[in-house]
Amino acid sequence: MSTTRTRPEHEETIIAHDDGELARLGAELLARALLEAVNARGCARIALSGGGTPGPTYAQLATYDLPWDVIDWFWVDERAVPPEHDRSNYGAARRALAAAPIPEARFHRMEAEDRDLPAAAARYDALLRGQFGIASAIAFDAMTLGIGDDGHTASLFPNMGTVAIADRLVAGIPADRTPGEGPRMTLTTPVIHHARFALMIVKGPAKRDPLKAARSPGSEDEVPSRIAQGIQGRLCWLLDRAAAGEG
Ligand SMILES: O=C1O[C@H](COP(=O)(O)O)[C@@H](O)[C@H](O)[C@H]1O
Repeated sequence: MSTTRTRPEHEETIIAHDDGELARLGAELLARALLEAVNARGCARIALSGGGTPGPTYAQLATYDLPWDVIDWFWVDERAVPPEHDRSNYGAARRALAAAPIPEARFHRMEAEDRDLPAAAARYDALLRGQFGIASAIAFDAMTLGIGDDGHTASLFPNMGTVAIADRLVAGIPADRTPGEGPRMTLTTPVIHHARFALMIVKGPAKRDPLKAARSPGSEDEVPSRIAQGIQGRLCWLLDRAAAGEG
């Protein structure tokens, strides 16, 4: 996949007044992107980030009346834990989405707990290629992203060289490249760049400086969340007032 660095064709910032509004707006934006895809192509594919921020947005999304049987769910990144573990990005999203009648076969989890992480990442890479057809067409209709306190996004951590991985759709990230976090699996920068719609959800006062760094020019290796600046589709920064510096 090419990683042409252009500005997003459309970028907006929305500042929510409270947690409830943040979740409602996030769900509305995701639902709209999924419906647009279904109307245009008959199906939709979404990739979900984890962490503590997006759960309420997923729970709101689950209350929508969407064509659930034609929407496929993938993950942006995952920790090396089984699905029932409380740190599992997959598990957290499944719990948040529990109210939606999504067929089991539509969930595609990253098996990052596999002791052979490179093999598990290669399987997810092959799954994506199979689902999307050809590599150049791998453009998620919707993707959620977040920013860690250290500036990471997905499982691409600062100063580890992993933002530059471009020969794969999916990478296993060994523990020595995820400071203190253990092994991870992640979509790579080119896949993130090709999202048709990316929702970057950023919440809380601890994210104020990381957010500023993510939106400023500079090294992507130092601040991996800067890769959001290279997203080709629509990019929405959905912030709460504290992250936006208003609280
Ligand atoms: O480790 C992770 O953290 C980021 C940020 O999560 P947040 O809860 O601090 O917003 C997340 O986007 C990523 O998926 C997750 O694995």
